[in-house]
Amino acid sequence: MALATPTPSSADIGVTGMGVMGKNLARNLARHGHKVAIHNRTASRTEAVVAEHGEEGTFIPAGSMDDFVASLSSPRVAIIMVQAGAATDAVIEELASRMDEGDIIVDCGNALFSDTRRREAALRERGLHFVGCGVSGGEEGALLGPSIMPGGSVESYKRLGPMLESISAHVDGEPCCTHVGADGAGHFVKMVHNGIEYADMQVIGEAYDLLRRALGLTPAEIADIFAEWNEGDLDSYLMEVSVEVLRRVDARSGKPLVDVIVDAAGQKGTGAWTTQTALTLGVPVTGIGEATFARGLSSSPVQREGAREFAAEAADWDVQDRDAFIEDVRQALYASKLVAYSQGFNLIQAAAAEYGWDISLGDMARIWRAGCIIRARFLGEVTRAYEANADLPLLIGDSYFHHKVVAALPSWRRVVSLSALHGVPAPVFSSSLSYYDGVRSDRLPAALIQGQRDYFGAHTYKRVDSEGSFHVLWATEDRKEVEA
Ligand SMILES: NC(=O)C1=CN([C@@H]2O[C@H](COP(=O)(O)OP(=O)(O)OC[C@H]3O[C@@H](n4cnc5c(N)ncnc54)[C@H](OP(=O)(O)O)[C@@H]3O)[C@@H](O)[C@H]2O)C=CC1
Ligand SMILES: O=C(CO)[C@H](O)[C@H](O)COP(=O)(O)O
Repeated sequence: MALATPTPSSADIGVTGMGVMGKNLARNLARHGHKVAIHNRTASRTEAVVAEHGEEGTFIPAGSMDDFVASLSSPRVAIIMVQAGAATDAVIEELASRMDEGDIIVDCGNALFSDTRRREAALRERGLHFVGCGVSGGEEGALLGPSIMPGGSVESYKRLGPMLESISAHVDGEPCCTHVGADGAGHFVKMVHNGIEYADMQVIGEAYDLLRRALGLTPAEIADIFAEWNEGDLDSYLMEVSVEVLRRVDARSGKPLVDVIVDAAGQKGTGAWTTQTALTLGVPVTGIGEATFARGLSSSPVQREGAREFAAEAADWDVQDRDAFIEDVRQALYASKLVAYSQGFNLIQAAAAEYGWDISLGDMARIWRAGCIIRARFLGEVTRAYEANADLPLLIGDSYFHHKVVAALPSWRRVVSLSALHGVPAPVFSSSLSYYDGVRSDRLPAALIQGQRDYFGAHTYKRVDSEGSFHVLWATEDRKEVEA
């Protein structure tokens, strides 16, 4: 079927990129009464959307970019849902060259925020609005209500925001969508969301591994335990997903599915971006970093093969009180998860200061309560914490969460010690505990590091009892301290 030329200026909004996410975002918009122009590089995909879902609302299919742009009413709003990088740049140019001043291009893919900043500045010069917009919820969320994190100008949000809010998930009537901040703020927050997603998935994985290795439980038994945890503080979509995966039996082998899946975790890059950005901004996101490295380790077959003979070093487990151990693991999971969120919010705070974004952390927690992959019951309390104190220096310092962490500490320490003693890797459990111990320490060995830096590089140090910077003349005989 060849696509007919659509009526000019007939669509409220357009979506180009009819892949997994774009198709469902377009359907969601149509289901909410918006007239949606749709376009895809390969026209057969556009035709399929109309053929399979045409009755869901008003779709205005376009076979060419010329027709797509012409079908949008002014000021035009066009959503791009294609792969990050060169594909996004190419589609932006195709749109921009056909648009007029005041039109809005919205990139809903997982773009790197610095690319978004670059694109926004370039398009602003051309009189166009460019909105980097995070979307989370996967295929189902895109259709039924995702969490949406748009950046860009306040002016663009006035036109775009009501449409996005209408299709987002809602909690108690509130949309899981808000204007995050200028230029790349939306994509930055989505990147951190994904980083937290990595940490959240890894801590659930560490809990599973410990329960399996220490207690010899089957995946189905662990699924039952996780299902119970999912009734309380740990209630989350990722816990729900884990229960489903662990319960699944492989039809071909009759084994638990988790035992036939190759244990090499994939990644498309958002965890690495979060970690790299955090390193640049000097923010310790140890949970996200360790979760990203853990995926890397799992996907290093040569190194893993080379270390296979080390396996004999692992000690046997002899857990006396099964229920107490399970509760310890639950507490370690909860506390480590809190640390990862706390660190992620710190990264957003640091970026907001660096790039001049006015980001409300309470709003970010609020729009993550539903629709997105990291949706979780405890985000209600996180929202409350940041609404009570917008400048909270760390989430685990909020009195509600601090009490939770303090209550978890004995369990957390036991789990980290036992995992080390028995040779079970728990990188996020243990690094999160180290972060907690580091951040609460009166004195850190950083003082010695400053001394070392001053010794070999004359990098100077500050004193606890005087203003200014100091240096010891280490190479001289009397090693006098001088003010630098
Ligand atoms: N899948 C998910 O759960 C989520 C994905 N995202 C992000 O959404 C974006 C899209 O992902 P997804 O829908 O899964 O991807 P798909 O692989 O399903 O679809 C990719 C789309 O991009 C189009 N495309 C690729 N290269 C080009 C190009 N050079 N020019 C024009 N069009 C191009 C494809 O067109 P064609 O049919 O012609 O090949 C297709 O429509 C990505 O940035 C992804 O990171 C965000 C949140 C969740
Ligand atoms: O954005 C998402 C959810 O919020 C995607 O699911 C994300 O691409 C998954 O990342 P990865 O493939 O690196 O695990």
